[in-house]
Amino acid sequence: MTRIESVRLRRILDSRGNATVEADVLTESGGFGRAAAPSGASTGEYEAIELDPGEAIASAREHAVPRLEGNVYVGDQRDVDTTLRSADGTDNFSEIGANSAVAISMAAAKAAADVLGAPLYQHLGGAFRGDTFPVPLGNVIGGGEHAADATAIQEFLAAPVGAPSVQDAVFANAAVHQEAANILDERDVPSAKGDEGAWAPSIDDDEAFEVMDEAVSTVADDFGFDIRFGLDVAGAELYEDGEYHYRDQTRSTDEQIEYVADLVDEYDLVYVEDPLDENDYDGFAELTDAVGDRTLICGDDLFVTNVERLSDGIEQDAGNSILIKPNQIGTLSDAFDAIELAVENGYDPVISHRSGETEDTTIAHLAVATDAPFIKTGSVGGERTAKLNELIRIEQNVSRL
Ligand SMILES: O=C(O)[C@@H](CO)OP(=O)(O)O
Ligand SMILES: [Mg+2]
Repeated sequence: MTRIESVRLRRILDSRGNATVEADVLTESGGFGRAAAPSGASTGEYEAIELDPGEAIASAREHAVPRLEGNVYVGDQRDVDTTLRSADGTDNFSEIGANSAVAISMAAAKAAADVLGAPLYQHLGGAFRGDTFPVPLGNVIGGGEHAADATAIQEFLAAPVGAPSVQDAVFANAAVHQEAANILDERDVPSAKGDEGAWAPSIDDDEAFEVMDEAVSTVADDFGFDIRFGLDVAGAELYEDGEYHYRDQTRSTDEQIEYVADLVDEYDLVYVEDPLDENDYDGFAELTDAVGDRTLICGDDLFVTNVERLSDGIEQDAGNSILIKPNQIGTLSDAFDAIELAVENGYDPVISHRSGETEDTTIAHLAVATDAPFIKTGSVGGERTAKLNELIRIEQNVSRL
């Protein structure tokens, strides 16, 4: 094994035009890994702390980098991540920033893969991974915190569950995205794009359901395999003073549960993320009991990739799926722990991008390494296609990472 020789940190641009942290890790044997932190807009209350990138870099240089350089073996991911945690000294990375931590953690993993001469997914998941692929959930129409004056529900996601290959699935999602534009055009609804490249038309959620339903079935007919759809309601963003606020109406918690359960059946939804507020374990449990046998009820802001919050959820049968965002918790080791706990307890892990992204492709490798059934990483746009195209390369065994 080879030790980390140097860690370099810098500010780079993310897809929203904000600064984010990029890390380079070099090993004593000449291995190299580079990774960048993504950034959320609809962030959960319990996420690890993202600092201003300049501050995060300065603090990581002072506290973490000296402990890593010359000391830690790059292939020992647990040691890399434990060192980051002890350098930080808090339980939420508020000292060095989860943005510095996750960039270093992922860059170290890539440097270790480089030393091995193996693709990242193989270093992370072992020699027997790489034959099964996640179904990509592609954001087609959206609003919420990701676009002004658009749908209340944050994301309407195409799910090509019947695709014979990841390549077919990726192209199907892009086709649904295009078909949705055609349908909006026929309806004379102008539309720009939101933060993740989804259409952000000024329509209500009912109309978005109609557009999605039509787009998905048209493309399913064209492609000849089953395509369904799902949602990220981002319930915490709608919830205020005990009610869920939509464009022209509000819903109580009971009404929200009934509303979502009805949508699952009406549209045969394959996936519903954050249907309720991030503190409402009871509501999640009630909805999971009602429809969890036929759809995924996924906790994003509810679980924040955190094993303790997931354990609470498991105890209460809240949800049957967890969204995995490495920057929500700060290290790859923590994300792996959350995935393992989820799988042991029958929860499906869904690996996810953030609304603010870079061209970093780590999550594509993480999904293959952990045999995750789904990955959520958009459907079009350079920072989204970076991950989707990497999945296609991994499928063809030509990933260079
Ligand atoms: O809510 C989400 O799931 C994400 C990604 O789609 O959005 P953000 O990164 O803004 O939290
Ligand atoms: Mg979400």
